[in-house]
Amino acid sequence: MSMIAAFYGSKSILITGATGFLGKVLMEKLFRTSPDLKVIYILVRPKAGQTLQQRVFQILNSKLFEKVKEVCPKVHEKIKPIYADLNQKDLAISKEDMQELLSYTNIIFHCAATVRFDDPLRHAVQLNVTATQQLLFMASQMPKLEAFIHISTAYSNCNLKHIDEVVYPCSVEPKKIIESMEWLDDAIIDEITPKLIAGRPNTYTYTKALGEMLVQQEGGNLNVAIIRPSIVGATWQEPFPGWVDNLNGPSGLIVAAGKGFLRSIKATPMAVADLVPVDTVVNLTLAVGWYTAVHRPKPTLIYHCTSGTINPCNWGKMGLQVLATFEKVPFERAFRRPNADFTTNYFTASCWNAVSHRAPAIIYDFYLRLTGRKPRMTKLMNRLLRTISMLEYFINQSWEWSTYNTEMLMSELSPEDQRVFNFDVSQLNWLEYIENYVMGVKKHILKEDMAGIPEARQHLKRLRNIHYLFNTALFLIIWCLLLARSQMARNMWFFIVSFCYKFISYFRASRTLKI
Ligand SMILES: CCCCCCCCCCCCCCCC(=O)SCCNC(=O)CCNC(=O)[C@H](O)C(C)(C)COP(=O)(O)OP(=O)(O)OC[C@H]1O[C@@H](n2cnc3c(N)ncnc32)[C@H](O)[C@@H]1OP(=O)(O)O
Ligand SMILES: NC(=O)C1=CN([C@@H]2O[C@H](COP(=O)(O)OP(=O)(O)OC[C@H]3O[C@@H](n4cnc5c(N)ncnc54)[C@H](OP(=O)(O)O)[C@@H]3O)[C@@H](O)[C@H]2O)C=CC1
Repeated sequence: MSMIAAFYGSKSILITGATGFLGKVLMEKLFRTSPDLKVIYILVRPKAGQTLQQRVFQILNSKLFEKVKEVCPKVHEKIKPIYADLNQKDLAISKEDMQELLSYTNIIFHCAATVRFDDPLRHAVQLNVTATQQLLFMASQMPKLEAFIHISTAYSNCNLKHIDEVVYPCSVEPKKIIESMEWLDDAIIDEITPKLIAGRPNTYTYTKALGEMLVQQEGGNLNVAIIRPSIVGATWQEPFPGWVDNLNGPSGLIVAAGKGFLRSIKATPMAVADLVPVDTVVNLTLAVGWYTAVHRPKPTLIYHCTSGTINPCNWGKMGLQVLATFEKVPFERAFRRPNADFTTNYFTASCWNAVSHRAPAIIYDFYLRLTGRKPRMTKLMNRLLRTISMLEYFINQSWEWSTYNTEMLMSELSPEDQRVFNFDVSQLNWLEYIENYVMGVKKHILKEDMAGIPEARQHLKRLRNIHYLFNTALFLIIWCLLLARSQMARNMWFFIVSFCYKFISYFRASRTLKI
């Protein structure tokens, strides 16, 4: 019997960010391995015209939860959505709900965050720092609380090259930053943001670092642990390989490359692609929750959930495998044939952007205008280029994360727990994982059916023919223009034609002699 599964069996668990990518997989695993748990409270806000109940209904009826419904048929009774908005004071939780949470919660998993790279500092601080502070305050009033698990990111200290499992201090105290957000106006905040984030590429990584500092400072009397995953990708094994449902990180670029929009990218092929499957992150999170509650380690332990030092894969290998999978399972209605090149040079990247991204978009929009339709490709391409420019920081350098605590935890688990809550990425076969990832993107994000593959192949063949035709026409036009304007081009042309003529005459003559 798994000790970890048994531990969660009788617990009341609070999850923030349960409607997000990681949160859903965390809930799924909890219900599947500990179906007799008491309740999972989830802090949810209404979104896109959906009520809380509709959002929960949608999650429980997704493919991800199919296995859970077999193991735990009463899952809908064990999930209790609580209205909350982490941007509001007291998280906008009603008095009755707050009372219930304070009285019964045993474990907190704090996953909610803004993961956007372009968020203004004020908003990122509100969600990643202030909301964490409020949640810690709530936690301090929970008599039955056994552990508070905070999900951060391995990139919170990406200004360093080697990162240990410690909290690194930021130059300004998080409490001071929270206070200053109350009275500084937006223009001043925008001005000081680059100085504050110093060395980091965006407000996301900076506010996650502030969040960690707060957890360490204010979680003193609680059993707290921090988990730092690197780039979280599709599921590796559980509940089935290749599940993914949002466009963050590599998933968006896989879509863009598979649909033929993304044709070149400034990336260092030898740089480490530090991906971790989402089910690995979830297994580690649950193991950490158990260890923190049962063993109550004195200092706040930080766990790196990364792959680079244990089982490295680089962006070059990943890119090739992604492209190889497109050959097997092409995406439908591609704009161009998938063929993404990596370049490390800024000048070459800019040239390729002009030739491979902007020019085809302009030509396509011209065609749309000619056929009386609304142009849209240039706008889409600009968005994609903006996204790529924000991700470039992460695909052009490598980091090294120490993993002593994660390894120590693995050694503390029973063989059964090591199997059920496996977070050992050394067993990961990258080629197989990436193939499943690409197929998962096709099935679960693009909602494309495998039955459409023959038609997708036909479409790619048509695109290839159009490509050859276009290139030939372009070559001929340029050549004709050159012939009309340059004596040297005419001389060259005369030389080539007479050379061919002589070669053919010689060939004919030698054949006649042989006969
Ligand atoms: C050969 C291939 C090799 C592949 C190899 C790739 C390696 C690539 C490694 C990255 C490495 C990151 C490593 C960080 C690790 C962490 O810890 S951070 C956690 C991950 N966080 C993220 O990835 C957030 C990134 N995204 C953002 O910050 C924002 O979406 C952006 C990029 C600023 C775009 O903002 P925006 O223009 O306001 O767009 P937004 O409203 O979000 O979405 C607009 C449209 O773009 C789409 N979109 C959103 N995000 C993306 C995306 N990432 N990509 C494409 N489309 C997107 C949306 O679906 C939406 O489409 P429509 O619904 O309009 O049709
Ligand atoms: N994805 C990745 O590559 C990585 C993620 N992480 C960390 O993992 C955690 C989970 O990330 P992930 O699941 O990918 O992120 P998602 O963006 O998929 O999920 C974010 C979650 O936070 C919730 N949330 C955001 N704002 C609010 C709000 N104002 N009130 C209530 N809830 C809110 C969202 O709710 P709603 O559905 O209503 O928007 C959603 O449930 C984060 O802490 C992130 O920093 C760390 C490393 C990498």
